[in-house]
Amino acid sequence: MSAAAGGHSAATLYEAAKLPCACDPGLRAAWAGAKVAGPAFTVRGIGGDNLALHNAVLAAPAGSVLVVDLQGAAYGHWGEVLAVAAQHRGILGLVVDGGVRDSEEMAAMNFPVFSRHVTVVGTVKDYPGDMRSPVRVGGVVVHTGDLVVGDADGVVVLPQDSAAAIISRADQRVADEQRIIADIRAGKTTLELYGLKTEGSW
Ligand SMILES: O=C([O-])CC(=O)C(=O)O
Ligand SMILES: [Mg+2]
Repeated sequence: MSAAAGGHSAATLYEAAKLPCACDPGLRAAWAGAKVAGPAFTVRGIGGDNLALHNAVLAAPAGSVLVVDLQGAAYGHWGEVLAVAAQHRGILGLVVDGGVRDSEEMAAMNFPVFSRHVTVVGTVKDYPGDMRSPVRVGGVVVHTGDLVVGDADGVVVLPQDSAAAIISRADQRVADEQRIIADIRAGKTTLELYGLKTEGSW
């Protein structure tokens, strides 16, 4: 959660978006408690090669989230050194369809990372990468400037043009859920509150 997404969780934004905006659940926080929200800077590299990431740290503006297509490859494409370099330049975090390493070090420095794998296996450094083009990450097409939000439940990507409207629907949803939770504490049931069928043989 962060100000960029109105403080909303990935799950709330998913419900408010009414779009197929969720990365597949194989993309997870690389360390417990990682959270990120900010505009994407897109990168495509080649799995098993991390030169694109070294370049992306220099190309991406401060305040952005690197969103990287490495075709789901199980290599440690990113680690403590790149995380320090990214944090030094004001990059907010990394979402990568591929693997990373040094997850404990990234937790200690509070650099949020979402990846498909955590693995020690290192990479070559040959392919410079393609920046700012649309990429597919966790099954979702991401453009530079889209709003990326990751937390313990996963990663969602909101199209730049609709992000503000989605955040305001999320504000409404949170208010509605707070009322529902208060009613449950006062003795109402979820079946009543959601108008669900009550007949059944259970
Ligand atoms: O091999 C690399 O460039 C990735 C890495 O270990 C690090 O960033 O610490
Ligand atoms: Mg390293």
